[in-house]
Formats: sequence, structure tokens, C-alpha cells
Amino acid sequence: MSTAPSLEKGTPSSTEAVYAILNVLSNNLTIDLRPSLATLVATPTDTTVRLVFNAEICRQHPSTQSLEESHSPHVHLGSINISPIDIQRYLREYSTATVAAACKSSNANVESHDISNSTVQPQRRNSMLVEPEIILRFSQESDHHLDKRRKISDDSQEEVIVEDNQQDDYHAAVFEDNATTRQIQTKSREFPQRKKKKDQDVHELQPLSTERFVSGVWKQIFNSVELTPSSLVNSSYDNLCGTTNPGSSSNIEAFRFINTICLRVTKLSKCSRALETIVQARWVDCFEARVKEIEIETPFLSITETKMCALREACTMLQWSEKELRNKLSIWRGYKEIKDAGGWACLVFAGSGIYRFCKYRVGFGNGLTTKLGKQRSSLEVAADTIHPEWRQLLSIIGEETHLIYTGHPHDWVVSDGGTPLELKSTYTQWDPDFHFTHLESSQLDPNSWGTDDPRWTSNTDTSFCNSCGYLQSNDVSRNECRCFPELYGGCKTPVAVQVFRTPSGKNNGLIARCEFPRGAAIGEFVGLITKDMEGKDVMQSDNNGKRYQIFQGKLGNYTRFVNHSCAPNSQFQKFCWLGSERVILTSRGIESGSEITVDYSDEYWKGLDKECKCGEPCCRYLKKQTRKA
Ligand SMILES: C[S@@+](CC[C@H](N)C(=O)[O-])C[C@H]1O[C@@H](n2cnc3c(N)ncnc32)[C@H](O)[C@@H]1O
Repeated sequence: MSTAPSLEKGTPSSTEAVYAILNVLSNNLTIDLRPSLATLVATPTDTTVRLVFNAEICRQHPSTQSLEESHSPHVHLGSINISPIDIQRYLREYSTATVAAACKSSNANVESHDISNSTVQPQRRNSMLVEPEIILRFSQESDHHLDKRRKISDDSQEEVIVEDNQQDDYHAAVFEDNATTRQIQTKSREFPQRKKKKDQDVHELQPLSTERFVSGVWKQIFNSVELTPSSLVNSSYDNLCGTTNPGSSSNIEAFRFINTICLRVTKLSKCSRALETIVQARWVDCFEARVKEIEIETPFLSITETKMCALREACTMLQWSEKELRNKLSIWRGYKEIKDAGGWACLVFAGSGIYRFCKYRVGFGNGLTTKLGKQRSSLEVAADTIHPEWRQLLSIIGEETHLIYTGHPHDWVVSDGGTPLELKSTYTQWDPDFHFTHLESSQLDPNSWGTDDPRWTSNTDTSFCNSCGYLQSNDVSRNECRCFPELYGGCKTPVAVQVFRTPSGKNNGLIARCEFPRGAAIGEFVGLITKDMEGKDVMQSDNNGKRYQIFQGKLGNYTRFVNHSCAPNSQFQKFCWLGSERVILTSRGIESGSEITVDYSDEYWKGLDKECKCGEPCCRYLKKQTRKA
């Protein structure tokens, strides 16, 4: 390719010329592949030929019309892998074709035609690949025909008549050596128009479904989200790193600093997003109240006129256009609907997904309202007990900031649509003085074991994991064992579970608020490490011949509330952390919203005069008479 594109005299601007070039390269390109392909006919049929299309842009001297030597890199237009069989078919059937038509007809593998990237990508030369020189010709006269041909190749559904004589003219123009080589059309209105994108071609981000939205809210609540902006903004390199010059400090310090800032800014943006949504939801409340007021003041106006009146008032105050406000309003209405159904907590902890959810409104409607309505108080229990500061945000819109649910997250028993109950109230019928002590880790019963913990195999700060062999440490930056990072050696966040009122007469149970993938840890079975307890519900274990029991009763953690099922979705397993044996509850695959259950084992049910209420068809302990009935 040695001849240059000629820009017609009177080209209005260089921008237009650049557009003209791009347009030719992307749309008007026709290629006579025959001379080059003819040399490849003898290529063995099992060899793929790679055709690389490069264009060269030269400058033409205005007076002499001679071409100046080009030092610019080639523009890589694309490449085609083509088989010799296709080459022969091509030569037989198509004398000239657009790149697209050629590719389609040969069913070739076409690489992207990225003309915006004009640097030459050096191609690795493969002995199997042949890179022939290709003559590129641009024909102004044949645009009309070219368009028609493109239509045929691009959209076979479209009925386009290509007149034979026009095709002949077109071929003649392309093959004639003296034909104007590489002419660029400069009349922009005659450029082939870009194909309008069909609806299905438009790339849209997939909106969130109801389930994903609701589980997103739960995830945020159980995450370490911080909702006090004032405590976050006060960050400087000095008070985070203790040095004044970031340039002089080591990379690790700078990295630590930027990580801290990054974390704080993320928290800050979460907080301001939460503020934004509650203010905007409240805006809709106030807007609707104002519409009602105008309705009374001016009863002769239609509903639309009344709304427009309120909208215009707002536009004046906000200094936004009506269109701008109406667009925002449709999303803000979504926030209000979520708030009305799920409460303010739902809105505050919705996270970034809420915008798209309200924009596309897929999953909106009664299903969402009912679902959120049922979980509203459970969400509030979690929000109040895990993030007691969250209600402070509501002061900006004049809402009550007092916490409704105080104490430990598992001091409350939730239920679908019901009012949360205090945990102790659910046991008073058996024990009027019931009080539950929440433990982070097990306690050693000194009467049974003194200071000799039966779970110990060694007493070290670090240890190598029995399962993965990696170093274990409570220091997150040193720990390498990733067996159960939710519980050991990782950053801890509250586990996404709640104590809930079972509908099947088992008193309380444990419900998953997020998904627990198979193998994930739910929690350590934490309680009093004791021995020789009889007639009580205990976990029996044995470490190197030392038999010990873990008793929960009135102390422990949430694993205390896990009920039995004959088809359980979790199981107990032993795990050694820093030389100490632990019993942990791991998931067999648990969906958000399902009850977490475990198999208590035959041993447990053997001596009990109780009936299993797991409700599974495979239940092993359903009393015979019940079964008959
Ligand atoms: C560790 S507690 C589980 C939490 C208990 N439901 C509660 O409200 O405290 C074990 C007790 O729960 C009850 N339970 C657990 N699973 C059961 C089942 N499948 N059928 C009947 N009762 C069950 C039994 O009373 C059992 O003794």
C-alpha cells in the first residue's frame, strides 16, 4: 500500500477529515483479495492462512501531488484466519467483496477492527501463517453499490435488490488499475450512516432482582459499615502514619496510609449514599403532601396540573429543569416505596444496588412490598443491635433517633411479620429466671478442668494447620491459614444469622440471613468446657483420650439455637486452631432465609421422650403412632 488518501480541496476542517478517514476505514473499505489469494491456492488444505490488514496513511504534497514518505505506524484494521478451501470458494464465488462480506462468506474468524488503536501490533510470525500484501482500494463511485452489498451481508432478512449492471460497474471501478485509488469522501451527509442499534443490541446493566436486592440489604447490615461521617473525615497522613512527608516514608507506610484512606472514603461514601436516599425518599413524602395541599387550595386544577404546579415550585427552589427533576423523581419514588415497605433501615443499608434497582424497577411491586414488610422488624433488630449509630442519620429528616431494639443481636427473637420478642420471654414458661450469657469463646469449667484445657494439644501463638499446612496466627497480617477465615485468622464481621421463632413448634431456631456456601463456617460451637454432666443437652468430644463436654444451656453463642433435622443443611466438624481443638458448624449449602439445621445424632434422641418435628419425609424419629395417623 503506497498510494495516499486524497483529501478533496475545500475540506472544511481537520476534524471532518479525521472523521472521513475513520469512516472510510470502518465502512467504505473494499478489498480485492483475488490477486493475493490466487498466490495461496496451492497452500495445503490443512493449513490456515492468516490475512493481516494494515493501512498506511501518507501525506500528499499540495502542489506537486507527490506522496511524502510516511513515518506513521500502520493502522491495523484486523485479520482473518481463512482456510484454503474457503480461499478457493471465495475466488470462485466472489470477485470483490467488502471485508464483512468476505468474512461472512468464508465463515472466517475475524479479529476486531480497532482503528482507534493505530499502533502496529507486531504479529508473531508462525510458519503456518502467511501474511500476503493486500491491495486496498477505496471507491467513491461504488458507495451506492457497496451499501447494498453490505445490507445483504449484514442482514439477510432485509430484502434488497442489487441490480446486476450496477454490480458490474462496481466491479469495473474496483478492478480498473486507473480507478481512483483510495478516495475519501468528504461530504459528510453522503457518508454511509451508522447502522441504528436494535433494542437488543443496546448493552444494559442487568437490574437487580428482588432477592438480590433484599440479600444485599442483609449483607450490608452484617458488614462493618460505619455510619458516622464526622468520625471518618478527620483523616490525614500525619495522624494515620505519624509522619509528615509521604514521599520520604517507606512504601509500606504509604500503602498502609492509602489503604486506610481508601477504607475511610468508602465508608464515607456509603454513609453519604445512605443520607442521600433517606433525604430523597422523604422529599417524595413532602412532595405528595404539598400536592395534596395545592389540591385543596386550587380545586379547579386537574391532578396533573396540580402535580406540575408542585413540581415547578420544587424546580425553582432546586434550580433544576423539570425534565431533570422528573427523571430523578422516578428513582426517588422507588426509594420511598422501599422505605414504606421495609422501613428506614432497609433504605439506609440498601447499598449501591438500590439506584439500579429503582431505575429499572425489575422485581418491584407487591412481591417486594410483601417480602420487605415481613422482614421489616427483623431488619430493624439487626440494624439497631449491630449498628446502634444508624438512627442518628434520621435526625436530618426529623425522624425519631431512639433505638427500638437494644442489647445483643441475639437477645431478640424475630419472626416473619411479627413483633420481635425478647429472648428471655421465650423461655419463661420453663424457667422464669432465664437469662442467656453470650460468649465469644468457650469458657473452661474450673471445677472440672482447673486450668488444664482438654482441647489443647500445644500452647503456642502460631501453629501449622492440620488441614492446609499453612501458618496459623490470630494476627491477621501473619496468618496464612484460610480454612475458615470467617472464624479464625481473618477480619471478623457479625455472622449473618438471627434467632427466630419457628412456626413448627420447636420454640426458637436459627435463620440464615445471607447465603452460606457449602463448606463455609457458620460458627464455633461455643459454651462451657466441662465433663461428666448427665441428663443435659451437651456436645460430647474427645481430644487425645481426654473426654470433655461443651454445655450451652444458658451460655454460649447462636449455635445454641440450631435445631435438629433428619435432612440437615449443616454439620459439626472438628478443626484445630493454634493447637486447640474446636467444634465448628459448617454449611452443606444454605440459602438466605432458610432455617439452619444439623443432625443431633441417634445418641441424642435415644434417651429422649421427644418427637422430632423436623418435618422431613425421611424423618427417623417421628413417633410410630404419629406416622400411622
Ligand atoms: C439446642 S436446643 C435448640 C433450640 C431450641 N429450639 C430452643 O428454642 O431453645 C435443642 C432443643 O430444641 C428442640 N428441638 C430441636 N430440634 C427439634 C426437632 N427436630 N424436633 C423437636 N424439637 C426439637 C428440642 O427441645 C431440643 O431439646
